[in-house]
Amino acid sequence: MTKPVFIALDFPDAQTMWTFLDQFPADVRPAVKVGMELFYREGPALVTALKEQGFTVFLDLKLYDIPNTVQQATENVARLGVDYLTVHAAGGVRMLQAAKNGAQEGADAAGVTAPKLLAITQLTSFSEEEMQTTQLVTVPMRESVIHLAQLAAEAGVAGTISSAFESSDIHANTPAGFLSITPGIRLVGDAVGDQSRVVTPARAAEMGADGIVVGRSITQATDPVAAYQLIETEFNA
Ligand SMILES: O=c1ccn([C@@H]2O[C@H](COP(=O)(O)O)[C@@H](O)[C@H]2O)c(=O)[nH]1
Repeated sequence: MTKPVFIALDFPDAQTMWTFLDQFPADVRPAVKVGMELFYREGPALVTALKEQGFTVFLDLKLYDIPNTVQQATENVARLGVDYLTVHAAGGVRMLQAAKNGAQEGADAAGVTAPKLLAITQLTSFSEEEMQTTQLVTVPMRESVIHLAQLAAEAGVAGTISSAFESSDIHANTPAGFLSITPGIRLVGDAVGDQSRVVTPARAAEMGADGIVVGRSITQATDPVAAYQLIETEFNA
C-alpha cells in the first residue's frame, strides 16, 4: 500500500494555498496538512473546502489542555470530517482518551468518519540537548519518545508524530498497526532551517515511518509538483 506524503500547507492565507495547489494536475491529489498558521487565518471553512475538493486533510492543531476542554474541542473538529488530527501526548492518558471520545462523538453527530488521532511526542525541532534542558529531563530522546508513544497507545489513539529516528523504537514498543508519522524531512542539499532531527524521504522509509510530512522541501521548491513526485517515489520505493 502507498504510504502517505502529507504536504504541509504552511501558507499565510487561502488564496496563496489555492494558487499553490492549482499547480497540481487533476489526477495528482496530494494528502495535505493544515497547520495553525492557515487555520487561525481561515478557520473551519478552509478545511471544508479542501474536503469538498477531495483532499485527505490532516489538521495539525496540536491540542493540549485539560481533558474536558480537549474533548469538546475535538468533538467540534471531528464534525469537519478531517482525516487526521494532532494532540500532545504530554497531556497524558486521560487527555488523550478524552480526545478520542470527543472525536467519536463529533463524527457520529455529523455522520462522518472519526479522525485518526496522532499524538505529538517530541517536536522534530528539538535536539536531544534542547529537549533535556527545556523539559528538565536527563533521559535520552528515544526513551522520552518511547514513553510518550506508549501513553498514546494505552489511550488508544492511532499513532504518533516524532522524527523518523524514533520510528523503529515506536514500532517495537507499541501494538501492531500503531502509526509512526514523521515530519523533519529534507531532500539532500535542502536547508534544515529550524528543524533538528532531519532525514531524507528514503531514510524515513528505511527507518519505518508509515507516513511523512513535508513542507518547505516541496512548497519552496522551484518546481513543487516535481519535488512532491520525487519525494513520493523516494519514500515509497
Ligand atoms: O514535531 C513536529 C510536529 C509538526 N511539525 C510540522 O510539520 C511541518 C514541517 O514543515 P517543514 O517545512 O517540512 O519543516 C510544519 O508544518 C510543522 O508545523 C514538525 O515539523 N515537527
